[in-house]
Parts: sequence; structure tokens; C-alpha cells
Amino acid sequence: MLHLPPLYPITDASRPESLSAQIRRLGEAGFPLVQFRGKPLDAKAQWLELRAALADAAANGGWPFICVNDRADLTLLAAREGLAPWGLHLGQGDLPAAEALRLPGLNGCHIGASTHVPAEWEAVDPACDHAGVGPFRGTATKSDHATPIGLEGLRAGCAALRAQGLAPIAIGGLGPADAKACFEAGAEALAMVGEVHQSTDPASLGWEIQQARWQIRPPFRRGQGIVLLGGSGAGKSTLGRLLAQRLGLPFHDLDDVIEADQGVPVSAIFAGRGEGAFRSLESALLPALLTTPAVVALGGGAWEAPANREVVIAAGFAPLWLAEPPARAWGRVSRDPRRPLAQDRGAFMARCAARAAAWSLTPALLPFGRSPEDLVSAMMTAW
Ligand SMILES: Nc1ncnc2c1ncn2[C@@H]1O[C@H](COP(=O)(O)OP(=O)(O)O)[C@@H](O)[C@H]1O
Ligand SMILES: O=C(O)C1=C[C@@H](OP(=O)(O)O)[C@@H](O)[C@H](O)C1
Ligand SMILES: [Mg+2]
Repeated sequence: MLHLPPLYPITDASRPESLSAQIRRLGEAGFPLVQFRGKPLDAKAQWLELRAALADAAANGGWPFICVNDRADLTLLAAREGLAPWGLHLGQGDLPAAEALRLPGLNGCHIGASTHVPAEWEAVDPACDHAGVGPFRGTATKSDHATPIGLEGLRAGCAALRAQGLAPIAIGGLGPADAKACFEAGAEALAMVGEVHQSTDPASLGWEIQQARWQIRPPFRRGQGIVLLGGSGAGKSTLGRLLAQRLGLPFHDLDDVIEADQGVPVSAIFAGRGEGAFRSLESALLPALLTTPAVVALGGGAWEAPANREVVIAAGFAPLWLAEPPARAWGRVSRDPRRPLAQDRGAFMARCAARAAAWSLTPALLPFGRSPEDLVSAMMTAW
């Protein structure tokens, strides 16, 4: 099943802030996925905002992912400009999902559906990989909504969607006080419009909802090994060391292991033998770190190789994407002489954008500006 962040913010065209500015602000706050909802703006206004938001995200390491509400036409236009969005969310009256996926440039697009009654959530178009289920209760941001389904409807909807392999998203008048109940009822994510835009501190809202999800579904099992992945500067090495200490597990940093094995710094391997030689060392030395439970911090590029991903999964370790906005990570590591791939902003962002699809195959840890200490404590509150 598709992994989704715990809180899925949706733009609100009734607010004075432009849609592209809303998406930029939410991305900077730490949300990896935002839905672009342009109604009731006309097609031209929606297109200009969508293009601006997608271009902005592309220049910032592909962050945040953008899922377009309703508009297959605008999604198609964007794809033609080389700005294919992460996804397209289709309502019951929009283009059928399978037809949308056949549009040029849209294969690989994540398609979402809206479901409101059992007949809808029990038979979703198999071309979809996620679906909204709601409305949980009535909401001021959507006047034409269907009858609220409440917690029991949500439970039934989530079970039906999960049985079809779809990630269920609770929607409709939700606030942070609903989070634990919605996750317990089976939601993978909570979609929000009003709460997220009215909040003076959306990062704290995201943090609170992530903690609620961890309380219901901890990010790893007790005693299980953990592999931290994600971009350079996300904080994998720092968090990994601390997490291992708190869990009483050994800690391995793949870069340190490579340096110890080769007797030279990572930068010297890149300079002397090239990136290919470094990637071969990553793949050669990773399996030995997975033989007994441990916390393992990967380097920023190690999750790209399918063989490395397979060995982590086969070892039963929990892979976790430390999902820090690339612009924030760049601010920490730019031009660090020990990081050969953090010398040029454009190249750094292009790598992040190219790697994001592989990272998002795993559950995410969203730091939302918190310290590694806070992150470790929050991950362990489940126990
Ligand atoms: N949560 C955090 N908040 C602020 N700074 C952090 C955080 N995590 C890591 N850092 C700092 O960012 C830099 C990069 O961290 P590091 O652990 O080396 O990242 P990575 O291993 O993912 O490249 C270090 O200077 C570290 O102290
Ligand atoms: O992004 C990358 O490909 C790299 C990131 C580095 O690790 P950090 O993610 O710890 O910086 C290190 O493995 C090497 O310089 C290559
Ligand atoms: Mg590191």
C-alpha cells in the first residue's frame, strides 16, 4: 500500500494568499505532500498557479509533492512542460481513473478517488492507489458535501479501501482532536483544509498529528532493526546515533563504515575513483550491517539502488525516510568539503528530486523543525 504522510493539507482558493504561495509555505513548514485544489478559480487562473507551484517545487528538490484536484487537463499540460505532478485526485463526477492514466505523460501518476458511501468505497477504480473517505462531519469549506459518515462510516470505508490495497484518507471537518480516533479507525492520513490554513503554526499541527499516528501505529517494532534513509543533510547520522543509544542497539553509519574499510574519506573516494566506485562500496558493505538488529544510517544516495533496498527488506529492518525539506537540508550542508554532492545547489536539488520517488516507498519521519532529541522521544512515546 502507498505510504502517505499523516496530515495531507489541501489548498483553499477562498483565502487571500495565492495557491502557489500556500503550497510553498506548507512545503517549507515540512509537509511533503499538498493537494492543489483550485476551485472555484477559472481554468486559466488555476493553471498559472499550478504551474508556478510545480516549478517552485521542482527547483526545491521536488518538495512538496503536489496532487492536483479534479483537473486532468491541467495535470496533462503540466506533464507536457516536464512538470508532471505527483498525483491527480478525481471526484465521482470526474474522468475515470483508468482513462486519466492513459493520457500522455500520466503513467506513474498517483490517482486518488473520493468516496462517500459504501457503494463507492467498496468498488474503487483499480487504477487508483489512494482514496478519500468522508465527509467525517459537515465542513464549512465544502457546501455541497454528502451526508457525514462519522467514525463508524470511516471504519467501514477504511477497511474496504485497505482490502483493495488503497491508502485511506479521512476527510471532512477534521481537526487534531480527531486524529487518534481516525487513525484507530484505519485512516492512513487526515486531509485538512480549514484547520491547516487557520493555524498560525501548521508545522506544530503536522507534528501533533504525526505523534497521534505513531501512538496508534508505531514507526517500528520493539527490537526491530531500523534503516534511516533520505537526502544528504536530513539528519540521518545524527538521529541514528541518538536513536540507537535510546533503543540500546548498535549504530552503524554506512559512510563511516566505508571510510574505515577503505582508510580514506568519502570525498577522496569520489575524487580518486569516482561515484561508481563509491556506490559499489555501499552495496558491498551494507549487508554485513543488517545481520543483527541495529540502527543503520545510510548515505543520501544509498536507497536508490534496488539491490540495497531488497537487502534491507529481506533482513526485516524497518526502512524510514527522514523527510526533511531539501532546502532546509541544503542550508545545513551546503559546500561541506566532506560531502562532494553538496557543492552546487542546482545539482543537489536535482538529486533530491530524482530520489524522492524511491524514498517515498517507505514510511516517513517528518521532523517539522524539531531537534533529533524531540524526534527520538516522539517515536518512542508509542511504548
Ligand atoms: N533535527 C535537526 N535539527 C537541526 N539540525 C540538525 C538536525 N538533524 C541534524 N542536524 C544538523 O544537520 C547537519 C547534517 O546532519 P547529518 O546527521 O550529518 O545528516 P545526514 O547524515 O542525513 O547527511 C549536522 O550539522 C547536524 O548537526
Ligand atoms: O547524497 C549522496 O549521494 C551522498 C551523501 C553522503 O551522505 P549524507 O547523506 O550523510 O550526507 C555520502 O554518502 C556521500 O557523500 C554521497
Ligand atoms: Mg550521514
